[in-house]
This record gives sequence, structure tokens and C-alpha cells, in this order.
Amino acid sequence: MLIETLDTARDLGRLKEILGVMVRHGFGDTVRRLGLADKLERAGQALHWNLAGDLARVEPPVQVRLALEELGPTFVKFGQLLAGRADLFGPDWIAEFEKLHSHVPAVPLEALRPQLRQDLGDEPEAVFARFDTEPLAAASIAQVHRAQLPDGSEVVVKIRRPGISEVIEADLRLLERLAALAEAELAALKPYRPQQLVREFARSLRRELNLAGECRSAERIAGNLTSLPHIVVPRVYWEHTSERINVQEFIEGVSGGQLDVLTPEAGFDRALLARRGAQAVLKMIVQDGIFHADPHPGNVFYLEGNRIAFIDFGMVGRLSQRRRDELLQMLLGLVERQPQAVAEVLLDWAGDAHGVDLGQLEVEVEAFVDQYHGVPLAQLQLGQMLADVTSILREHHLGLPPDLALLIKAFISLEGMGRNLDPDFHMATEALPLLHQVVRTRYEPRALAGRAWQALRRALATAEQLPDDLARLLRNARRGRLQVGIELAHLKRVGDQIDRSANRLSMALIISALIIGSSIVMTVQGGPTLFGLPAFGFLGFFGAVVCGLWLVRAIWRSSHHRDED
Ligand SMILES: Nc1ncnc2c1ncn2[C@@H]1O[C@H](COP(=O)(O)OP(=O)(O)OP(=O)(O)O)[C@@H](O)[C@H]1O
Repeated sequence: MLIETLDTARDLGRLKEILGVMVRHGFGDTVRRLGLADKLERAGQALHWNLAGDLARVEPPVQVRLALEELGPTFVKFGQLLAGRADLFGPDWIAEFEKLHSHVPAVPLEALRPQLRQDLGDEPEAVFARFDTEPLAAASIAQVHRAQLPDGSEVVVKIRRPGISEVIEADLRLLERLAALAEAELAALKPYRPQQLVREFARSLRRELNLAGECRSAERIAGNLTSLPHIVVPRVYWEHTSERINVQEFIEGVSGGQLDVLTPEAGFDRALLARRGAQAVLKMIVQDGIFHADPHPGNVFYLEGNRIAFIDFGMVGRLSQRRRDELLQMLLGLVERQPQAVAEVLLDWAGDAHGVDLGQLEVEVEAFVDQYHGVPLAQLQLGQMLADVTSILREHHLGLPPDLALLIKAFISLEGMGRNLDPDFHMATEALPLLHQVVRTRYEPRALAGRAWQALRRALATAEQLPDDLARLLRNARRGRLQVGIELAHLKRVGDQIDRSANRLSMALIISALIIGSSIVMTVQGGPTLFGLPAFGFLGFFGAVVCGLWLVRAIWRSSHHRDED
């Protein structure tokens, strides 16, 4: 089905390439179980290649990472996303996914020129006073060149790789179908919800492909951070920015990776930088609800005056007000060691916890928080605690909502950066006053009154609409066009059970008929015999025994499965 619905021959070719890489890295059996083996074999590729030497001894997480690397940018990015899912994968997997880097050879300027001409409306040399032909950096989606505008402003020009959008789209189409197939065919992968994972990934990657979108996020965040004058977000030059290109202020500073340069002699106060960085990101997360979701050292610069610049807003996380409230309760619960509060939020996050022992989950969360009882605030590693507490969900085969997974990754990365800057930096100590302040502002009378007023306005709007809605409902009911959609989750299962019961009942009737018929035949004298008995009567009884045994086995198996369920 997957192959039949592929859009182009190119997609089919790429699928074979993907399957080939999977086989080469030891996942031939998975290919077979996905029902795709024949496609490869028809393409002349053997499925049962033995893994050569060293590869045979490689652990599954390493095999997966090597396969993702070989499959190119889309899959490398997918692995990078999985690196943030401590709620789904164990530490050995996360460590491997974290090794994935998207640095690739740069595209020469001449190859970029036709696209640049289209996007800038002229040759780069005509638009910029200076344009560096050698890029500053080349990543999988875009590469960055330094340039100068005619007014003397130093800028960076981020250019999307020609053709990358088509490559990524084709890969995403295949990945979406493979995920659907995996979810249907591979029971072991079901708890990872492959389809949902790929859907979220595709959404975020498509957003990243639009280089203007990144600038919109940067401006939004910059607007939220105006109260923190020591935080810098590069200015966007919209006149040269569009989907495939963006031009932004060049940030002159010390890259987050060069900590040894941040000395007091050079005018840097590392403790202050750690505190300022943490305050900014905490504000983005708990107060503003839109945050830089990829704050790794390469995306941070330290500037003179102990200012901090964030760049690359290609991946931002968004949190609804409800999520922010939950997060606030979770963080305060962790910092103030209130197990009940933490458990409550985690159970909310677990969402559809069908078949999960919620009581047990609650006990585990409480035990987890209790182990920090009496530990000084300064020793709490908030990011790690968040990751650990959510990994309890993993053990119960429950996933974290995607917006929160992104947040925890950002949190851990930020906490690590803070500690690298200043070994005495403690996120929990830093966070507590801000968390209290957010709670205070959220529940101060004016804020409460504001929210109550908004709720009232929504209620009034609904009330205003009510007579019309009711009239429409009644009109439809009068015309017999009232439709009610009822979804019964287990209706199909019940239908199947009725089907099976009817089959068994029919079988019981056949057996009874065979026994009665054979008994009558047995009394008839003459005709062929078998073992001294009338042959047709004997065969009838034999058939009844076989059917009877089948019936007993079917009944035993179905009651056994019910017990397991
Ligand atoms: N405004 C800027 N000022 C100075 N340098 C910049 C700026 N923007 C980007 N760079 C440089 O270019 C590099 C890549 O930029 P950016 O992170 O935006 O691209 P990317 O394609 O998202 O890369 P990655 O996937 O590695 O994060 C940065 O690490 C930085 O060195």
C-alpha cells in the first residue's frame, strides 16, 4: 500500500535507498516485518546481508544513529529531535542522538547565485557593499555569509540551500508513510507513537524551512524581552528577507563555545552572565510562553557590558497559558519539594493514560520528589529533575506532550550552560524568586479581575449566540435532520466479539446436527462400514469430534486473552 501510493518514481527510488541503508545497518528484519522486503529484493538487493565485522557488534542505538547520519539532513534532524525526548528514550539512546551534527559542505557562491538574484532582485554585489564569498557556517538547511549593507551596517545573510526544500519534502512524505506502517505493523514501536512523532517533526521542520518565519519569531521574542536591556536579539532587515533568505544584524561577540575568553580582564563577569541568561530564558518560558527552543552554545554570544545575544530562532517553543500554569506548579513543586503538586501536573501531562495504573504512577512520582527532601536548594538540578520526573512517564509507556518535550530539552541545555559559565550557578535558586513573582502577578487582584472579565465576555458572547443555535437545532430536529455523532471506543471490539460468538454458536449447531444425524445413520443396517461401524455414521461422529475440539480450543483461547487484557 505504501509503495502503491507513492507520488513519484523519485519517491520510490528514495524509499529503496532508505530501506537499503536500514538493511545495511542491521534492520533487515524490520524491513521484512514492515512488508517492504520484496521491493528491495526486486531492486536486486539482498535482505539478509550479514553485518560486517565491527558493525555486527554495534549496539542498536549506535546502529540507528549511523543509519540516520547516512540518510542525510531530514533524518539527522529527526534524530536531533529525538535527542530531546528523554520521556521516550533511555539515556543510551539520547547520548547517541545527541552526537548527530548537521554540518555539511558549503554550496559555492556561484551555485547560489541564480537563487540569490531571484530573492534579492539583483546580484549580491549590487545589494551589499561587501559580500563574503566564504560562508561563516554551513548547516543542513541553510548557510550563513557575512556582508555589509551600503549604510555600513554589518549583517549576516542566511541563505537556504537550493533544492533542499524539495529533498526534505520528499523525505517527510516517506517518513510519514513509514511511521504509519511502523505503527500498524510493529507493536514494539507503538508506545513511541511514531506517527505523532513524525507529524510534529514535519511541522517543526517545515517551519524551519521558512527563513522569514525565523525572523518573525526573533522579533516577537525581542519584543517580550525589552524589559531586559542586557539581552540582545539581532535586528532583522525585512527589505531583504523572504522565505529563502534572511538578512540580520551581525553579532560581534564571544561565541558560547569559547568560555576561556570570558575573563574578568576582558571585562566579563561569568556569574552575572549565567544569571542574566537564566532570567531571560525563564521569562521566555514561564511568563511569555514563547521561547528559544535550541539554546545550545553555538546559538549564544556574550557581548561587552556582560550582555547576551541569542541567535537562530528557527526552532521556538510555544506554551499555552494553561501549560504555563501547569509548568509553574511543576517547577514550584520540584523546588519546594511538594510531591503532590508534581504528581498532579504529571498526571495531567500523561493525558490519555488508558490502561495505566495511575495510583502506582502517583506513588512513584511522590517517591521521586521525596528523595530530594532536605537537599539544599542550591544542589537541585532543575532541568535534570524535570527530565527524570518525566522519564517516569516513559516507564509507564506514556509520552509527554510535544511542547513540553521541547521545553525540557531547552531547560537542560540552559542549566548546563549556566553551570559551565559559573560552577556556583544554581538554576533552582535563580528560578524561585521569578516563579513566585509570576504566581503573584498571575493571582494579584487586577490580573484575577482581568481574567474574570474575559471569561464573562466569552460567556456573554456564548449567551448572545445561544438563541440562534437553539433555533437551528430545533429546526433541524423538526425536519428530522438532527445528527448526533457518537463514538464508542470499543464498539468495533464488541462487534468482533459478537461475530466470533455467532461463529461459535453456528459451529455448535453444526456439531449437534452431525451428532444427531450420525446417531440416526448408525441405526441403519447395511451399506459400507469402517472399523465394523456404518461408514457415514463413523465419519459424522469423527467430524463432530474434530469440530468439537476446535470449538473448545477457540473458547479456551478467547477466555485466556480476556484474562491477559
Ligand atoms: N546574527 C549573527 N551574528 C553573528 N553570527 C551569526 C549570526 N547568525 C548566524 N551566525 C553564525 O552562523 C552560524 C549558523 O547560524 P544558525 O545557527 O542561524 O544556522 P543554522 O542553519 O540554524 O545552524 P544550526 O543548525 O547549526 O543551528 C552560527 O553558529 C553563527 O556562528
